[in-house]
Amino acid sequence: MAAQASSFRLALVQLAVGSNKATNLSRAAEKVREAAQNGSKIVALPECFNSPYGTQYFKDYAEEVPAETGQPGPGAGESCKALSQVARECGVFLVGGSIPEVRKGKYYNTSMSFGPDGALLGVFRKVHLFDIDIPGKQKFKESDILSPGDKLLSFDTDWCKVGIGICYDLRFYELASIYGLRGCKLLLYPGAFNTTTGPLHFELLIRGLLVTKSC
Ligand SMILES: NC(=O)CCC(=O)C(=O)O
Repeated sequence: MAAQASSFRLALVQLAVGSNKATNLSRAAEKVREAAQNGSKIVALPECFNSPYGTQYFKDYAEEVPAETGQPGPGAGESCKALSQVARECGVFLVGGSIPEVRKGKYYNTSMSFGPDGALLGVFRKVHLFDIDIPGKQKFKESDILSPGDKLLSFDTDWCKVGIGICYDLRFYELASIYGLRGCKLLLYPGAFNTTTGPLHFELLIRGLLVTKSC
C-alpha cells in the first residue's frame, strides 16, 4: 500500500439554502470550486443542501439514487449528477451533504460521497431521525416523512479513512465507535443543527466523542 501523505486541506461548506433547487445546486458547485482552488482535497457540503430543511419540502425535492456506487447512470437525479460532475472537474473527494431521497416509495435523508473521478463511493441514509418537541421553542419530526437508514458508510482517501453520519447521528456515539473500529481517522457529519439545542450541545457532543476516543 502506498504511504499516506500526512496532511491535507479539508473544506466544510456552509450555504444559505433557498427554494430554487437549481440555484442551490449551482451555488454548492461554486463553493466546491472555490474550495478546490484554495487547495482543499476533501470538501463537505451541509445537510439538506438542495432543499429547504422541513418535512413539508422533502417529497417535492426528493430524487432517486438508483445506483449506490460507480459513475451515475442516466437514472440518477440532478443533484447526484451535479455533485459527480463538480467532484471530477475539481479532482476532489466530495461528501455531498445530504438530500431528500425517494426509494421504493420511502423517503430518506441521504448523503452521497464521490471520488475525484466523479464516481459514487457510496451512500449513507441518516440512521437516527431528528424528532424534537421543546414546548414553546422547537417542534420538528423528521420521522413524519422519512424512514431511517440501516447501513454505515466509510471509504478510503489518499490521507485517511473517512466515516459518514448526518447531523443528529452525532448524538449516538455507537456510530462513531464503529467507525473508529473500522480505522476511520476523519468523521464527517453534514449538519443543520437547530438553534435551540445547537448552541447548547454541538461543540460539547464533538468534545465528548473525542474524549471517548471514538476515533
Ligand atoms: N438536522 C438535525 O438532525 C438536527 C439535530 C439537532 O439539532 C440536535 O440538536 O441534535
